[in-house]
Amino acid sequence: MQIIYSDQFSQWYVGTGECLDSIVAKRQQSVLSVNFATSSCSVRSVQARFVELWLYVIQRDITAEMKEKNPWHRPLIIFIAILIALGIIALVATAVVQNKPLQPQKYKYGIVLDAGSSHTAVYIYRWQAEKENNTGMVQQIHECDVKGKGISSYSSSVERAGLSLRECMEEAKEEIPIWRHRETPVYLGATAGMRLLRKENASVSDQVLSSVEGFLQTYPFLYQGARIISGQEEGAYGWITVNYLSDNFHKARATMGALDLGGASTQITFVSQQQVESPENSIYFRLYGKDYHVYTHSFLCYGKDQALKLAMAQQLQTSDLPLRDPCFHPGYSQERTVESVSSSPCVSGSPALSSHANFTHVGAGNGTLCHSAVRRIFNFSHCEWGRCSFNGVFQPPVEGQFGAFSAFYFVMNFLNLTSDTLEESKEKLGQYCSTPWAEIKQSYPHIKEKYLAEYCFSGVYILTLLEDGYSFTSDKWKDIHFIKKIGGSAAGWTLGYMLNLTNMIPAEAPDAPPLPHAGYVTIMVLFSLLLVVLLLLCLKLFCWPACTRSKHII
Ligand SMILES: Nc1nc2c(ncn2[C@@H]2O[C@H](COP(=O)(O)OP(=O)(O)OP(=O)(O)O)[C@@H](O)[C@H]2O)c(=O)[nH]1
Ligand SMILES: [Ca+2]
Repeated sequence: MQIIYSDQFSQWYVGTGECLDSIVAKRQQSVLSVNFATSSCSVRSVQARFVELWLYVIQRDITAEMKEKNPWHRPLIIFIAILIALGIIALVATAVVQNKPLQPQKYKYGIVLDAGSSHTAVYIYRWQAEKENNTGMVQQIHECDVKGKGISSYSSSVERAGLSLRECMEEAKEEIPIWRHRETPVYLGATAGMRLLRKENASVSDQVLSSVEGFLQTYPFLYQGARIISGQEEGAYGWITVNYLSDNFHKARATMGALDLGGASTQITFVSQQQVESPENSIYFRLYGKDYHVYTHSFLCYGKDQALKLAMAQQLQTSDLPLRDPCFHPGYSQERTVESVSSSPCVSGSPALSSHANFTHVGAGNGTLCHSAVRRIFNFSHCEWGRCSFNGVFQPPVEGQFGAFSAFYFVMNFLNLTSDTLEESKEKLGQYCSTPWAEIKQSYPHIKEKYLAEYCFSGVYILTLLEDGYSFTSDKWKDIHFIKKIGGSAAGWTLGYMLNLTNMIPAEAPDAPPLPHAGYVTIMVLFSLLLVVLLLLCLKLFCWPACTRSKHII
């Protein structure tokens, strides 16, 4: 077939084939009209010729037209193609740098046993293997409360101390993938109960620790030691935990003080702008490139169980029997041995206490008198420093926000006082203490009687400790936040302890990703949109005007 183009008439003449005498294709703008002069062709062969002709004409036409109308057409397409290539390179490079190293998520695990005076708890933590130096990454994934009392209660059958941990350690084996067992560190930290036992009998406390050590070593984890941590460590690690979980270190914002109330000791820890006069209350940290001068003190014997013994011993020495205790509900009555109170190393043996073997403990339910009785276990009379909390212990004025956890939370939450003012709390607590014991038992049939009987005392003790002891005045009361967990992880010293021992809180700020996550996502989305637009533009340039023409012809 032969096609001849005549500029003059803007026409193509197509030579004849076997059956076509002539075809004249005429172009007017984008419409192609074709005249066939046939002699003896089938309709099919005419159509076939038409399609051939159409393709040829259109292609020639487009090229000619584009060249004529837009001499920049080819360079423009090349330029856009280069832009797309560069865009793809930029996207890949950003993703590589931001997510370096690109690896599937791998978790590591750590186990900490909190061997408290009243009970032991096993905490399992998990973090992303590649991000151990970024704050806010370690999370608690499991907590197991060991049945029975704390390990210090096994002083007369030390071998049972280790065995008591079995159920929770078996749970840990289930929770942590087997292939991580050998590299999962396990730490046991014992607190005030063991400090008291060590005071009473150092050799027995060593035997208890050996018992738990031997037992923990039978597990496939990476055993890292069982020891009694100091009160200063307990305060410091609790402070690290709450600030780590609140992301205060990473964001370099004001830190939060930590208030921990256990069964046998209580800790107060906060950053003070004032000089910490007593060296034993001063800790210095450099975390993520920032210096922290922290005040901390742990009051041994001022956990809520030991404080109750102190208060009862105090009353036993000064009152007649039966002991009418204003911190217990009216109608409450319990036979007790004097030994149950006097055997504690916190209660210094007094002849008045040993003169009776048993006594009846009767509730008198009076908030005001209870407050007076509780105040008597604090010594406010001597202070050799600029200012003291109680018992001659230096304390600067409380500053900033505080997280109050453990028994501070259990008690205030039960009494529904977590969001009340100090005055409202006193008022409500007074009413609660004077509620008859029978009524209390009826209202809370599912709560352990031992806990239930002690909430009045515990509530008054907490208010007295915070207001009279630490000097949280009415206006500072709102700065105390009663908390149990932060983002799913328990507030307590265990997380801070593990972070410290695994070097997961560096002194200097780790290299941050080049872009914050939000910036990274925005850039990736914008680049992708730009690429799509360029791609569409390119397609349009390649296709047009062919696409437009085909519409008319078809
Ligand atoms: N009401 C209530 N009290 C609790 C609960 N758990 C623990 N307690 C009591 O609260 C007090 C403090 O508990 P913990 O913080 O576990 O104390 P601990 O760690 O054993 O003691 P330390 O070694 O002094 O820190 C103890 O008197 C416990 O008996 C709870 O769920 N509800
Ligand atoms: Ca504790």
